Amino acid sequence: MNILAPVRRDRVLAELPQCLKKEAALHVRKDFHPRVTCACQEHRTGTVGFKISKVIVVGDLSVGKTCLINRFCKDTFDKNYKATIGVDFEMERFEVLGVPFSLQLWDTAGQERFKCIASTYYRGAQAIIIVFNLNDVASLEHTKQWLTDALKENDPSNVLLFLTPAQYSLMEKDALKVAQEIKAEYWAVSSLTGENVREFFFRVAALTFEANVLAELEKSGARHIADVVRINSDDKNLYLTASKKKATCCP
Ligand SMILES: Nc1nc2c(ncn2[C@@H]2O[C@H](COP(=O)(O)OP(=O)(O)OP(=O)(O)O)[C@@H](O)[C@H]2O)c(=O)[nH]1
Repeated sequence: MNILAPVRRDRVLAELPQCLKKEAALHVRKDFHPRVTCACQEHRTGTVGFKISKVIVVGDLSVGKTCLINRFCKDTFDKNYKATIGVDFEMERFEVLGVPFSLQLWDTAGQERFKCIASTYYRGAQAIIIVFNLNDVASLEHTKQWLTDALKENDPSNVLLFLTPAQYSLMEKDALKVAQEIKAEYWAVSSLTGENVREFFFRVAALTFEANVLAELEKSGARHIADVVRINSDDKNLYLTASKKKATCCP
């Protein structure tokens, strides 16, 4: 039985969404990694289509985490502040290059007294979105601490980082510098007007998808090579043939 909702038409990605600022981007390629495109065309994405990738949204209290998620998932905006108690989450289903892909967006509490509960949900994140308020310097300064806490529960080499001010102001230059320092992709968004929100989450989905497919290819490549070596460890030709085949179909 398929319990997942069908992918909405406006959640279909046929191309790689571009970064907002080239100077603070996870990568600036125009298209998906060629191996990813090729794997999708040849239906070799393994378990990626069945996986749910976890994205955590962290940051000081009242910086706009809940509003950001609600703007994207429900297209709503509430000007009244209601603190998140512990955590909450929304599921979003995408189709990327013809492959279904799901993101679980975890909204965590920024209030100190709920931090302890919220941090127990950090583990297993594939992307971390750090939100701050561009009108509040302290919330930008605290982004590094939020990152340190989130990375305690995750493998730093395996997560994608996004730094997102929820409201515009003149502090953008400082924010860009912080994004570069922590190697995060920078996205200025407005949950109030909806500006850049859709583009931002599409980018998160696309880059998380890309990382998943590349990891899957690595895994199946390693497994394939291990099998070949195990079956006939003396036959170097066989090993080379397998590698060459991989190289010709996927650059
Ligand atoms: N003008 C403007 N206000 C915003 C924006 N995003 C959020 N806000 C306001 O900021 C306040 C806090 O927003 P929330 O999304 O609840 O903040 P949060 O980070 O989830 O807060 P915690 O749950 O305490 O961690 C609310 O009053 C929102 O209306 C925005 O893009 N523009």
